[in-house]
Amino acid sequence: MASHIVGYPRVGPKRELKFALESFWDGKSSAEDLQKVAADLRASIWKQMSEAGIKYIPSNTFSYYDQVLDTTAMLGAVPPRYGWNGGEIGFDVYFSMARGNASVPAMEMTKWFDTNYHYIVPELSPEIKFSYASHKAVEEYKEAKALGVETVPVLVGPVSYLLLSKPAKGVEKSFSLLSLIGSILPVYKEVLAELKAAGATWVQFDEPTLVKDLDAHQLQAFTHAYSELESSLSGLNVVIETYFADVTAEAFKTLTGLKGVTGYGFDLVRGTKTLDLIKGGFPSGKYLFAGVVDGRNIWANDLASSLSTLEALEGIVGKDKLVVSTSCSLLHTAVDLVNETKLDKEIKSWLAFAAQKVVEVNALAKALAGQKDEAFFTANAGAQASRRSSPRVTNEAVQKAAAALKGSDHRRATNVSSRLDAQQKKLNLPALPTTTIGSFPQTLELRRVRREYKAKKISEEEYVNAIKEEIKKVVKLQEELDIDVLVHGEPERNDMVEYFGEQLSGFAFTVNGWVQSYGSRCVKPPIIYGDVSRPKPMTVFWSSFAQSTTKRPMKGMLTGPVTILNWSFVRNDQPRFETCYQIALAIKDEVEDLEKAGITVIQIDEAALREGLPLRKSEEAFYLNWAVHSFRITNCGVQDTTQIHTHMCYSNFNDIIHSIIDMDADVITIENSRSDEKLLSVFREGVKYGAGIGPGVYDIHSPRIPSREEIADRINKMLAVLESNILWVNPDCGLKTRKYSEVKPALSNMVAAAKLLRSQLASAK
Ligand SMILES: Nc1nc2c(c(=O)[nH]1)N[C@@H](CNc1ccc(C(=O)N[C@@H](CCC(=O)N[C@@H](CCC(=O)N[C@@H](CCC(=O)O)C(=O)O)C(=O)O)C(=O)O)cc1)CN2
Ligand code: MET
Ligand SMILES: [Zn+2]
Repeated sequence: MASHIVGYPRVGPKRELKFALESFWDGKSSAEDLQKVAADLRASIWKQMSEAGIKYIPSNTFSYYDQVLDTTAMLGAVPPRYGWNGGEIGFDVYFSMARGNASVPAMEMTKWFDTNYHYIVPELSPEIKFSYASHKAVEEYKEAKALGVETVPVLVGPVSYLLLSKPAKGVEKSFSLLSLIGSILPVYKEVLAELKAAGATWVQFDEPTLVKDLDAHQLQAFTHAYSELESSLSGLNVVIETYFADVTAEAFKTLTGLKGVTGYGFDLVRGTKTLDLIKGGFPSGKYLFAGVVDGRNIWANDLASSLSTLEALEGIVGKDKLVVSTSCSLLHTAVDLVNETKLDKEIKSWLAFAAQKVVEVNALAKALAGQKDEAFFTANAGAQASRRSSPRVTNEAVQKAAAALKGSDHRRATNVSSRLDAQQKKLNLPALPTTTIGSFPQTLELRRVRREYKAKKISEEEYVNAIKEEIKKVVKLQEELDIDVLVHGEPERNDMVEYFGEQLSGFAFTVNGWVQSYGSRCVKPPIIYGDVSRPKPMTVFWSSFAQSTTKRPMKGMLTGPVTILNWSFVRNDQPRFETCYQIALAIKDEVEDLEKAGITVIQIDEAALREGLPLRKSEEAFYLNWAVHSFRITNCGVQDTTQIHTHMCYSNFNDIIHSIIDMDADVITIENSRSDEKLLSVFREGVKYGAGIGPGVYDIHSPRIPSREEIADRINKMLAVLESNILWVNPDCGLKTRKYSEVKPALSNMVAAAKLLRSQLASAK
C-alpha cells in the first residue's frame, strides 16, 4: 500500500527561507547564501519523507516566492516591462516580477483559491512567445536523486495555469486565455522529455481549477491538453491532483477520461461528495490518490475513521491502486509540532502539523497493508476521545447566545446616508478625506520590544511606555503629513488575527506554527479549539491613549469575526458559522466598549471575507448570508454618529458587491491598485452605492514609491465613477510590511494628490 504527499511547506520549521530571502533582498547576503539555505531545506524535507516511508515524495514544490510564478518562469512568460532578454531566468527578473523594482511595479498578486496563500497572476497576450526558460523542475528532481531520493516532480497543470492567468493590459476583450494552450504545451513537452531523460517515472500535475464550476468549453480544454501531451507522457506515470473541494460530476467524468493519465488525486476532507462519484464508478486499472489527511488544518487525523474510508475505497479501486495521500499540499498548514514547546499538553495531543501528517499518511498506508502500528492508532484514538469530551472545549452560555443569533436579523436602525450626515456634522472632514488602513511599519526595534516583553525580559511598565512612545510618534507623523482620520499604528500587535486570538478564550497559540502567506511573509494562525468568549476589553486601553494624543479622529481598530475565523485554524467539530457567530458576539462587546470610551470612528477589518467564499457557486449564498450577518452583529448596536469602517484586501468584489453593500458599513476601504482597478468597473456598470468608499490609491506590497501625479491619476479614475462626497483616499492595505523610508514619501504624495484634487473639485464648482 502506497503513500503520497501532495506538497510540503517550504518556509522551513523556523522560517529559515524567509530570513534568507529578506537578507538577500536587503543586500546583506549573496545569491549563493540564499541558494544554500534553500537546498538545505529541500534536502531535509526529502530525507524526512523518505525516512517516514513515503513512497511518492514530491519535488519542485519548493519555491523562492510562488509556484505559479515558477511556472511563468518555466514558460518564459515574462511581461515585456521587466526587460528580460531570453536565457535562463535568474533572481533579478524573477524577484522583479514578484516584488517590482525601482522602475517597474510588481505583477498582480491574488488569493490562491480560498486559502490565505497568494500567487502571482500570469499576464498573457496573444503575441506572447513562450520558451523553456527555467529548468527548476528538472533540477530539483536531479537534486533529490543525487541525495538518493526518488521523487515525483510536481508541475502546475497547463489548463489550471491558463485559467489562473489574466489577459495583459490592453489585450482585446475577446481574447481567450485557453486559446494559448497550443502555445504552452510545447514547453511542457520539453520539460517532460527532460524529466524522463533524468529518470523520472512519475509526474504530478496540479489541476485544482477542476474543483470549480467549469463550463463545457473549459472542461474540453483538459481533454484537449492531455491528449496533446499523451505521447510525451508515455513512459511516465501521471497523477492529476485536484484539491480544496469536491469535483462536479462533469469534471469527474472529464478527469477520469483523460488520456495518458494513470491516477487522480482528490481532496476527501473538503470534497466528501467526491466519494459518491468514486463509488459510482472508477476507471479500472487507475490509481486513486485518496486525500484523507487534512492539509488545511492542524488537527490530528481521526485515523480509525480514515482507515474505514480507505478500506471502502480499496474495495472499489483494488488494493494495489489505492494511494493514501493528503487532501492538498501541506503548504497551508504549520510545519512541525516538535517545535511547540509552550502548547498545553492535552491540546498538543489533538494536533498534527505537516511533519506529523506525513507520519499519519504513512501509518494509514501501513495499516491498509496489514502492518498496523497498534500503539500509534491507540494513542490517536485516545486523543480523539479526549478532544470530544474535554470540558475546556464547551461553554454553554456562549453556545446558547450564538444559537439564538441564527435566523434572526441585526441591523442599524437608520440608513447609511442619514448616518453619514450625522457623522459628518461631528467629524467635519474635508472632501476626499485621507486615512490609512491601520498598521504602520513594524520596525526591528518594535519587534524587539514585543519579543522582550513576551519573554519577560522587560517589565510591563517599560513595555507600555515603549508602545505609547511609538503611538505618539505615529500620531505626530500623521499630523505632520496632514492626514485627516488617524490610526494608532497597531504597534502592540504581532498580527491582526493572532492579537485578538491571544485575548479571547477558546484559542490556543503556537510559537512556530508559521504558514506562508505570500513571498517571505508568513502568518501564525491561532488555533480555535473551543467556544469563544471575551474575558475583558482588548483594545480600549491603546485606542483611548491614542485618541488622547490628538484632536483629530482616531480610528478604533478591530478585526472582524469572519476574518478571525478565516485566518485561524478552526474547529472541525462544529460548523464554521457557529464559531463565527461566537466571535461576532465577542467583537460586538469590544465595539460597544470602544464607543463608550469616546472613540467615534471604529474600523472592523474584514480583510478575509472574500477569500472565505466557497469555491462552488451553489454554496456561496449560504456563506455570504452568515458572514455578512456576523459582521452586522458586531456593530448594529452603535449610535448613528459612530462611524463604522471596514477594510478588505485582494478582493475581486464584482460578483459579491451586493453582499458588501449589505454589510451596511459607513465606509469601506478596499484594495484596488494592485489589480488594475478592476474594482471600479462594478461602479461603472451602475451599481448603486451610497456609503463611503476608499479604493486603495497605491500598492503597499511593493517597495516602490508612487508619485503624486500617479496617485492623482488614480483618484481621477475613481471620480469618474463615484461621487466625490463618498470618496476616501487611502493606501491599499496596512503599512506594517513597509519601511518608514517608503511610507513617509508615499503618504506625503498621497496627501498632496488628495489636496490637488480637492482644489480642482472646489474650482469646478
Ligand atoms: N493573518 C493575516 N493574514 C493576512 C494578512 C495579515 O496581516 N494577517 N495580510 C494579508 C497579506 N498577508 C500578510 C501576511 C503576513 C504579513 C507579515 O507581516 N508577517 C510577518 C510576521 C508577523 C509577526 O507576527 N511577527 C511577530 C513575530 C516577531 C518575530 O518575527 N520574532 C522573531 C523572534 C526571533 C528571536 O527570538 O530572536 C521570530 O519569531 O522570528 C511579531 O512581529 O511580533 C512576517 O512574515 O514577517 C503581512 C501580510 C493577507 N493575509
Ligand atoms: C490585511 S488587512 C490589514 C488591516 C490592518 N488594520 C492593517 O492595517 O494592517
Ligand atoms: Zn488589507
